[in-house]
Amino acid sequence: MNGIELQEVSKTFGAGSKRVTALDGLNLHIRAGELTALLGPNGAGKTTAISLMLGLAAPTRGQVRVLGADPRQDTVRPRIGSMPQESAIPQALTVREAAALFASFYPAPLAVDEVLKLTDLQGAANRRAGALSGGQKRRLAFALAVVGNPEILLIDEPTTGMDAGSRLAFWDAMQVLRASGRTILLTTHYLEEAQRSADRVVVMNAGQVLADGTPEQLRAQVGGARVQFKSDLVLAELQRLPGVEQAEVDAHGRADLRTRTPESLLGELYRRQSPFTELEVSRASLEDAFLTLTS
Ligand SMILES: Nc1ncnc2c1ncn2[C@@H]1O[C@H](COP(=O)(O)OP(=O)(O)OP(=O)(O)O)[C@@H](O)[C@H]1O
Repeated sequence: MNGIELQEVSKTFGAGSKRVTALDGLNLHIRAGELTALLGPNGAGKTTAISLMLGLAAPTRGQVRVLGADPRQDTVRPRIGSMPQESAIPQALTVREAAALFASFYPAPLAVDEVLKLTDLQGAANRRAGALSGGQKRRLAFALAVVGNPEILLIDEPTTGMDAGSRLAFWDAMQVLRASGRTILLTTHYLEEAQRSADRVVVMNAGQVLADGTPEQLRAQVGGARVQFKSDLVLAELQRLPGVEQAEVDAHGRADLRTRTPESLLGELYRRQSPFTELEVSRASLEDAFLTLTS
């Protein structure tokens, strides 16, 4: 099965001085059967990329292929499920009716009850969409994305507005869908979630791919460790410690250092015998990788 392929894709909006380049020669391959998380700061082009994959817009330049074909073709669209950031759900329908309506648009949908169970909406099945809480509305949007039994799922910021319990349930459902062989692309600003659940992480900025790899590979790119402690060393002294790549110090004298060689840094601190307290050494997180890449 083919995944998603974007080759040298550019997308501009507006003209003249108002022209905005949302995607700028983007090359992206989303492999079939994988869960890929697309990260990037606001305005990086994530939603624009998804709208091209959904066939809602055409690229200004370049080529978009989904399941080996142009996503604007009628044969491809029913095989893609999408959960946009904001979805227009018929407010007067109950949850079950909305799911059944959407199921009726597809040739081989999933059973409505199965989907309500997967999205943790069984208890709200007879409530009108207009009367749902914010988190329940997101879960209904998720149910509507899934009910058509799509091979490809494109999900824009799924967990925004969900409480901690709903987020956990959402990620459990994602794992079930992934295990059934679907190709899933989702955008998120929750880096820990991407780190835990995605096979692959793509970081975008200014309409291009900055980095692409497993969460582990991205962490390895920023390298090593984060070392924090309290001392009376000033920033210039901290920057001169061995192997320090990045240094910050706050008003309380708490140093926050990035290094690939924490052992030699700590060795030097002990040698100097300058007092330091509240030592913490941790591995670089995906958040560190993200900030380094996009700063
Ligand atoms: N229809 C449009 N008309 C004009 N400009 C647009 C349009 N859609 C997107 N843009 C611009 O394109 C750029 C990329 O926007 P996009 O929504 O794809 O980013 P994003 O990465 O999804 O951001 P966010 O994390 O805030 O959702 C932004 O500068 C945005 O203002």
